[in-house]
Amino acid sequence: MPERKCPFELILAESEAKLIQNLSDLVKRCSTQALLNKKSFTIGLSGGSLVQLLTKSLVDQPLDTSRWMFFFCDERYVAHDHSDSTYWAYKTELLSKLPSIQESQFIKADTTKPLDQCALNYEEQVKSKLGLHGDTLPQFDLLLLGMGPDGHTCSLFPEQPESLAESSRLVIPIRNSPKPPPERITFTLPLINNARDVAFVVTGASKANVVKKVFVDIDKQYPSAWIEPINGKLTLITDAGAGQELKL
Ligand SMILES: O=C(O)[C@H](O)[C@@H](O)[C@H](O)[C@H](O)COP(=O)(O)O
Repeated sequence: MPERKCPFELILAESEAKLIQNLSDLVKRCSTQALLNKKSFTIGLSGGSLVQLLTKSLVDQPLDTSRWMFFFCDERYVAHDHSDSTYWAYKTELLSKLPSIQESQFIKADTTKPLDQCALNYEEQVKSKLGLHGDTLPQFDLLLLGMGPDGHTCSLFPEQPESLAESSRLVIPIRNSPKPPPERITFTLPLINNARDVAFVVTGASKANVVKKVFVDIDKQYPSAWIEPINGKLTLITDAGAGQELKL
């Protein structure tokens, strides 16, 4: 059985309500911890089903989000008001339901720039807003990741192993993405694995087998199996469907 070097917590929620409560508790823990000795809480968001789940986990919570800074672990290379934009998804879902959060708290990718410059510019935004901690890498307080049925996370896909091999750039452009739209930018492993907390939120029975392969077998053919914070904690929050092979 392959060994995972970082602390790992599995949360198998038997209902959506419990999954949302667990996600809320995790975000609260991370933000409280971060704001004890920093002026801001830096969180990276993924797209897809996480948009609604995170919104539900934050709505009606007595949380002071005024010092939270929201980044995107990956973003589609489309206009900010395009239905494919992850920023647009959070703007229409999260911001509409949590008006206390200001649009300026979302650190957007500048998709008006050419794709390569857009990735470079986003990396500069991450570096300038997070600063460099001790070593040369910026450190996020929390990254929330999804996982596709092919084991991709962010926009790191099995068909594009070169993106996993990236060892110096923190944000890279992606072309010909197997998941539409084809052009994106994405965090790379050095940045992701430097976070204090990384949490996957994975739901749905269709992902049960890849969840086992990634989180039990740590099968490195799947990009998600490469997520292992070097000085942080890894958490998997999953529902009964996606977690059904974990009980074996
Ligand atoms: O913008 C994206 O496409 C995401 O960042 C992507 O990595 C997503 O997290 C997974 O594809 C899982 O998506 P679901 O949770 O919707 O299955």
